[in-house]
Amino acid sequence: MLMSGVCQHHNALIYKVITFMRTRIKICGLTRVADAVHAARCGADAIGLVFYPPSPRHIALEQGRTISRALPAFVTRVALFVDADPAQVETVLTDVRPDLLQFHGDESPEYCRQFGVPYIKAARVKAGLNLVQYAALYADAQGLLLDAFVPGQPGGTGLSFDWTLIPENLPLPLILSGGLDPENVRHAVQSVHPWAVDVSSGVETSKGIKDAAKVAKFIQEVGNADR
Ligand SMILES: O=C(O)c1ccccc1N[C@@H]1O[C@H](COP(=O)(O)O)[C@@H](O)[C@H]1O
Repeated sequence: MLMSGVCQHHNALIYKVITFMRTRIKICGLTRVADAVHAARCGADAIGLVFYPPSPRHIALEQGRTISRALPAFVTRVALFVDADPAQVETVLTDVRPDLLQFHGDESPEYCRQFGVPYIKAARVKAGLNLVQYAALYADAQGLLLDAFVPGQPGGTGLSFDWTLIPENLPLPLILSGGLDPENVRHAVQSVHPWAVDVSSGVETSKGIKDAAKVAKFIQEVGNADR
């Protein structure tokens, strides 16, 4: 049962209790090399690069390549898209060489699979959305990222959602996002027991500009929650 893929979210909680497993951390929406390197040095497991032109955190290909190359080994480079033209995804794959794709829009399972690259799928949580069924559709994803539902804004809103809507029997590793910050992330980890947390707005001074002290504190607080 522990290793089965049936109940990944619940299994994460059991592993945390018996093995002191730590919660993984993704810092998203990096636009500057120094911010990305700082996050990695503080202990971030993954760095998110936004390739969604309407976002204030959107970066050009060249900047994505520069940030990606500046990162040390064993930090996962994640490229984020929202309902992008597949040709744009292919261009980022060729030029930036991310390790993981994050699809944050209404992409179908077939769309997500077509690139043959590991991906995570975001779901924007609202009452009535069956998250177990949703996760089952994306069974080959590396994780299900849960974010707040804000009409007209696909993500990076700085708003959280009702965590009681998260079922225990999610069949994918749970990545919790939406309105997390250094002040609330400890409570979030201890309440939800996600595989990973993801933050953008909550560690910024302004959109796309990360606050070094907030990034450090956020990562420290996740560690405090795990202990
Ligand atoms: O960061 C963005 O600008 C963004 C734009 C479009 C879709 C997703 C985006 N970011 C993701 O949004 C969530 C929550 O962010 P926040 O911490 O509430 O600001 C997170 O998963 C980011 O990866």
